[in-house]
Amino acid sequence: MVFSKLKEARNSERRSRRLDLLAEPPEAGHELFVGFSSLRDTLSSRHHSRDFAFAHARYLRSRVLALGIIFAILSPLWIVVDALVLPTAVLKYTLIGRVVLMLGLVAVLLLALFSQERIRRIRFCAGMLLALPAAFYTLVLVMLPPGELHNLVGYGFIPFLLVASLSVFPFTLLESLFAGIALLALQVFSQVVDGSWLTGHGAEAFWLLSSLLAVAMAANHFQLSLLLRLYRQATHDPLTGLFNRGALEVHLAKIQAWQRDTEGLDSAGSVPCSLLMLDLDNFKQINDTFGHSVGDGVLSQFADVLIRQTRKHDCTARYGGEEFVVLLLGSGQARAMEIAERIRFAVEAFEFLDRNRRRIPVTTSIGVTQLMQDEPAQEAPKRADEALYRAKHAGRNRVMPAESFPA
Ligand SMILES: Nc1nc2c(ncn2[C@@H]2O[C@H](COP(=O)(O)OP(=O)(O)OP(=O)(O)O)[C@@H](O)[C@H]2O)c(=O)[nH]1
Repeated sequence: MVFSKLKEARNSERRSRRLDLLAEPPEAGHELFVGFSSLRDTLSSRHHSRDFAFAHARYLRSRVLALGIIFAILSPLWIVVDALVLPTAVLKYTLIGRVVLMLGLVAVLLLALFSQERIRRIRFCAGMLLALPAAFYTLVLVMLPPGELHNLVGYGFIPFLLVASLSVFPFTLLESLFAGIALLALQVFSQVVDGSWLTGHGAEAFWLLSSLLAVAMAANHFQLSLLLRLYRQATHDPLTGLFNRGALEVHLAKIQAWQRDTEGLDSAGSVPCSLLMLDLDNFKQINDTFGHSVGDGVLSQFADVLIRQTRKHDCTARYGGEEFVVLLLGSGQARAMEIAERIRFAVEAFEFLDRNRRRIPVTTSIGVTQLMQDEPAQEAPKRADEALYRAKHAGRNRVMPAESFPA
């Protein structure tokens, strides 16, 4: 009797522990694994999307400007410290170096200021921000008479300061490693010059710098993976993995700006772009008949069909509810009508299945329009929506061109 009660109590404890586990969000308790699983994305920028590269550039640029301003203010202030500490013969060398450094920092700041979202240029600016103080340090080491090096109070910290600065930037691991190795080489050079290379003191400093580099790279990894995760949450629909409406509108405005910029560059004029607005037919009925979760499954399978039917550089987004948008870059209205018809047919032919492998009949209506580069970004979706409305009224499962698009 007592034993059976004990057994029952133990079973109920086990049951409640299992329920607790179920209630835990899937990623909790596996943070370390989640952190390492994103290593591929933080190692290099090879797998980053073009849109993320723009966001990354904006973020990196803000860091370059902030750190550049700090360096540009601190560097002339150090002249005062030099004047108090260094003998006149040494001061002459450091002053020349500082003037060159200041000019370089101002040039980098101006370049970053006018580079906006150009990731390569911003990367170059970030690299120069680290290279300039390193070059200044090298210059002083080379120019100074050997007997005067002990006067350079605090200068030996420059490689350490620069390695620590790596953690401020959302660099990829390879970028940080490359910069870190260059700074370790600078440390070796300074040790050779001051005679501490291959001494206990030199090894200690080298070890410390390497440890600092490892910590900076860990900071880079977590900073960049957080940035990637936030970017994804802000721009993608969690159910289908497609772009969300906000990201689509940004993309649309960018395409129009690009069309304006490229107009007249060659005899063909600007590259055309068309917009398809797609809506699942009688989707409420699917939800009512099969349940909301099956409806969710249909939406994500529909998104897969769209991805398969479009090219890599086309932009596919979930506009809201059961409405989707596809931007077809390089396609005018006539070509877009053909592609829309192909998509409509592919959806009709696709086997959407519920959990019991019963077939769910799914069709889509599509409104088609071509973008005009001088109109506000919301106009094309509005035109395509009107065409979609007419497609619904004409009986659904059909493609309709926008009426107001000028030929
Ligand atoms: N499962 C699921 N349903 C959604 C989601 N978003 C919107 N819906 C449903 O989509 C349905 C849209 O219904 P309606 O606007 O009446 O359109 P419809 O039934 O597709 O009819 P037509 O558009 O006229 O062909 C509603 O029942 C919404 O609840 C979602 O994320 N998941």
